[in-house]
Amino acid sequence: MTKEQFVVTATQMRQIEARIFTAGMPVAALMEKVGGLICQRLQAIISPGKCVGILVGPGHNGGDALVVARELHFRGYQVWIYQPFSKLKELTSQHFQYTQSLKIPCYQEISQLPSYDFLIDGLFGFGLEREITDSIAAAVNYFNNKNQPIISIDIPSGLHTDTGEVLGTAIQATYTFCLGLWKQGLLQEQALPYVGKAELIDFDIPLADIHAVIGDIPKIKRITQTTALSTLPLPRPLITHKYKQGHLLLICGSQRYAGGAILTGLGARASGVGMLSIAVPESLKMLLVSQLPEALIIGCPETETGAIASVQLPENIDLNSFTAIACGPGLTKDNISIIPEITKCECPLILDADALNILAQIGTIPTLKQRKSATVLTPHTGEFKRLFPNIDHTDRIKAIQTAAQESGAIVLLKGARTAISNPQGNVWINPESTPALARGGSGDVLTGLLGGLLAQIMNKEIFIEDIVATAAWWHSQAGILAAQARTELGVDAFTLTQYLMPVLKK
Ligand SMILES: NC(=O)C1=CN([C@@H]2O[C@H](COP(=O)(O)OP(=O)(O)OC[C@H]3O[C@@H](n4cnc5c(N)ncnc54)[C@H](O)[C@@H]3O)[C@@H](O)[C@H]2O)[C@@H](O)CC1
Ligand SMILES: [K+]
Repeated sequence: MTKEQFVVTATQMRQIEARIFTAGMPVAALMEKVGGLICQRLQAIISPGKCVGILVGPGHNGGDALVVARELHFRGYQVWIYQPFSKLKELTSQHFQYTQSLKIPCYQEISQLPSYDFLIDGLFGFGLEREITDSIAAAVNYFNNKNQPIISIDIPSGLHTDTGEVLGTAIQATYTFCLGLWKQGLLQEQALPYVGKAELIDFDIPLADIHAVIGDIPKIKRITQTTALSTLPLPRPLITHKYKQGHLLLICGSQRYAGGAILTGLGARASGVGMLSIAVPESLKMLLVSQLPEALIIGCPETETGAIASVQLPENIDLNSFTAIACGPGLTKDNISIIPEITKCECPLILDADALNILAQIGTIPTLKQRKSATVLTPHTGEFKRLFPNIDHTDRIKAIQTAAQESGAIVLLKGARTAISNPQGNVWINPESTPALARGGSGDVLTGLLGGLLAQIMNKEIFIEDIVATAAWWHSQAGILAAQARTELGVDAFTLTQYLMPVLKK
């Protein structure tokens, strides 16, 4: 595993740090090393001679900032310090004393502060334990309103290290240099407006210490390109045939929402699945054939309103003939009997969109308890609340862990930081996405893509949640690529399907 995959809480980071110090690494030496690494990165961003304000807190986050202040001073930057605290931790206090002997200007009041080009935020790191209040809160708000770039050390001051919640107020960083290991709070959706562009500053924490604290198989992992690519069905075996490359059944679409079926089909097409069957209302059959000529389109009997009345498969196949089934996009809630019918299948099943709304209506947990094989639920926040009305979703990671544990399903909660949990509470977080994907139909593409990947992992020793994570990564990377080429306004769901393949070719 690479360091980029690990995610830690404040308590875990403290335990890891304690092991390193007990093993003999001096605290001051580690702070010096970290400060040096931060400076290297800063020098790549800030040109020499610029004026840099340094915000110094009472703990070791402030200590890091003071090492940075000293180094930038010697490298020819114009540095000043804002340090409003009466009591500092010992090591921080020593560094502060030295910066004062160097005559680096220091201020306690924001009204006295000179202008600046960049700000380094070393007020609080993972030691923040209560709300920021009074004059410190006023200072944080003052700096945010200045609209000058801010670089936060470890985590933007004011964010809860685990939940990403704002405690009172928080620095809105332009960059966050996370130290050593990714803090969970930085990957929570609510932290997003504060984090800016985040990167990891690796300061060589021994793997043995990481595993000793978070276990051999960490509970919470960050999806990276490497983890995602490693589960793709590539390369294909030299000798194979279409049924060996998975057979996916999509159940989707209605007269009202015909496009959802097409987009789901196009998402599945991009997955490379060997065989694709799509069950739609009879009246949509020719439309689907024209859009997806390679797929087997199954026309189903319709309700009066143009929804699927029942899934009528061709002779000699049944629901268990498929290696995966995905159901929901464009379905409508007109026929709720379809969900109890489909949940009987013994292959992995993805439920999305209206399939989730029906599931919530007929009872999420009792329905899923009867499932004999894996179920993947892919709700956005609104659908999640309907499915699991009793689960508090302030901490999205905790929320999906609880939902997955209670339902026995793998839960993918969509959002700016899509996260996936299996029933044992093992979580994947997708750390990169784009608001360009906030458009109708983009979820349908994900369902098809995920279905196609899931259908292909049969007989392979890959966990289903790992393939779900790969689909989430692939989908968001396609969004990012499309937005780069066409702006954030140019990523309609059809266009998105056209950018899936280029992600892999890149
Ligand atoms: N974990 C590691 O291995 C390393 C950690 N380092 C730095 O150390 C930081 C953690 O240091 P600390 O544990 O000293 O914690 P912090 O520097 O985050 O802050 C803790 C201090 O702030 C005070 N405080 C907390 N909440 C407050 C509030 N709302 N208002 C006013 N005061 C408040 C506390 O009483 C304490 O004095 C990391 O974020 C990182 O920057 C680095 O120096 C080197 C390596
Ligand atoms: K900070």
